[in-house]
Amino acid sequence: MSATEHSITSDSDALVSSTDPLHPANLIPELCAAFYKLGWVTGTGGGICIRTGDKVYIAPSGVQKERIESSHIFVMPYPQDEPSPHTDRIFLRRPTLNLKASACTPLFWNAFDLRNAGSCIHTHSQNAVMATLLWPGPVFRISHQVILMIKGVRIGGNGRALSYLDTLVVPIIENTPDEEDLKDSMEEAMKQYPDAAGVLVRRHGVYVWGDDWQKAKTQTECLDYLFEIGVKMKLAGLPTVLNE
Ligand SMILES: CSC[C@H](O)[C@@H](O)C(=O)COP(=O)(O)O
Ligand SMILES: [Zn+2]
Repeated sequence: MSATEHSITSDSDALVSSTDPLHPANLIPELCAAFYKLGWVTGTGGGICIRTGDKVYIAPSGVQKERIESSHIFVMPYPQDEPSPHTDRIFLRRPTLNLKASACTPLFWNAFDLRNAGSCIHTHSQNAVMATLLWPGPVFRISHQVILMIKGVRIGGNGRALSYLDTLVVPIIENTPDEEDLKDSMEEAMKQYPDAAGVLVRRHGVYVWGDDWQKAKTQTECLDYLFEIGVKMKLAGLPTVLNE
């Protein structure tokens, strides 16, 4: 019996058992494997969380993210009309293997609560980390970039697309030894920068959200491109914001 067969044992396991490749329990393993190849989730770091209405699908903590199986996925409720319960750690479904839900869960919840996001991605991309080192202040800024890349980023993560003439601003918060301690500063940054589509974490990585997993993914790709080119421009001594 395979690990997958072994760990799908009760009714709640139906929540993560589907032949639909677009089911969140199938998407999370597939997307994590793709993100691993980009260097976004190596060494067990990073991840993606997907919300479909009243259910949140979460990857396990501290595991090789490129080897996750659908049977390893946690499911938590997301009541639409009550304060959200992530701190209570209520699970609709837990894996039978001895796993903990991602330490990023409270941060993913910020994206759901404050932006009504359908998905949030966390990467340890070196482009994001380098951006936080070369922009020592509270924000990363860049303007006049490849139109598709800057247009791929939406105001607030789900508003209108940015234009070539807009300056993209991504707040940077300071890292903490424990992931959960980032929740409040991420929330503060999201309130202070309502137009931001993501939040950088100094010397750590980035959180990016979107209305659904597709938008969260493409926005993470666009932002990563902009971090990379911004870092290269900065290292080449070129200005990253024009007309100031
Ligand atoms: C204090 S845990 C730090 C982790 O590396 C976290 O930042 C991370 O990226 C992944 O956390 P995980 O709990 O494995 O989903
Ligand atoms: Zn991390």
